[in-house]
Amino acid sequence: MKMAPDQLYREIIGRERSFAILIDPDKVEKQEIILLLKDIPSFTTHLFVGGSTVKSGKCERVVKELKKHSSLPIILFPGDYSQVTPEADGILFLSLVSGENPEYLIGQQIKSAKAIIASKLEVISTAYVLIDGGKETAVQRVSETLPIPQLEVERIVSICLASQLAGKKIIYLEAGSGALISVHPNIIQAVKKEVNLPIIVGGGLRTEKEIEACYQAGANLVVVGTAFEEEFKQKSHENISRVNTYSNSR
Ligand SMILES: CC(C)=CCC/C(C)=C/CC/C(C)=C/CC/C(C)=C/COP(=O)(O)OP(=O)(O)O
Ligand SMILES: O=P(O)(O)OC[C@@H](O)CO
Ligand SMILES: [Mg+2]
Repeated sequence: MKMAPDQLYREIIGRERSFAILIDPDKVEKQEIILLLKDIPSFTTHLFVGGSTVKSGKCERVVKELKKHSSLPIILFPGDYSQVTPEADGILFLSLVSGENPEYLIGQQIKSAKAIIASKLEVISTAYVLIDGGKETAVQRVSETLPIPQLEVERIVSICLASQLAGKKIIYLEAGSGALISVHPNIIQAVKKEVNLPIIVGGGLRTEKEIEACYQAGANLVVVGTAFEEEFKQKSHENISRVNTYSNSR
């Protein structure tokens, strides 16, 4: 069946709550993927794949393996142009609009354009807004931009409004992977009220209560990476030590 060119986007707008697990290709081995997929929450609607620093070729290997074993849509969340992988379903075509580093406003986009056009990836033009998460995160380090303080709600709203005027299709409010403080619901609420675009929220979310607060405030899609990664690693360790205890006792 032929897909509409904006099918993923329409589904995100149409569904009340979407939930993505972020898989950072740098932190997962190909052979772990089947187990990892078994562990994702039942309400997961999307797999995001990407990282701030990913070794060449790793993103493609991970996407191909995920595709073999899952029917969830895979959306690239790329830290740079080398992560463009045609086997995914869509791509968040990010512009880091909270900073003024031309490389992350337009440079990486130029480098990736031909490969994206040549692919069948659905492109979701995304205004990516980095908000202070209480510690220096990989995005801040790699992009050499400063996050916006959480108290500067009006500045965040203006950035999102400018992004809407510039034709962006979705807003990503990001506290940074592993953030100590996630994006405050007041910020999500203010953006929801004033900006006519769907909202993705991620960074430092750990509990169902925190995730619920994001939806209540107006998030359309919530992303969790680190909390899931840690839980998965912990379980894998427990399994390995169980196997070791068993084999030692024989
Ligand atoms: C349009 C294309 C091809 C690329 C966009 C390039 C831009 C604008 C990137 C924005 C800045 C950036 C480095 C974003 C990375 C976003 C991301 C995938 C974060 C995931 O988490 P990590 O930052 O890898 O977290 P860890 O530190 O936990 O590994
Ligand atoms: O890893 P966490 O903190 O869940 O953050 C997810 C995502 O928003 C990071 O870019
Ligand atoms: Mg990473």
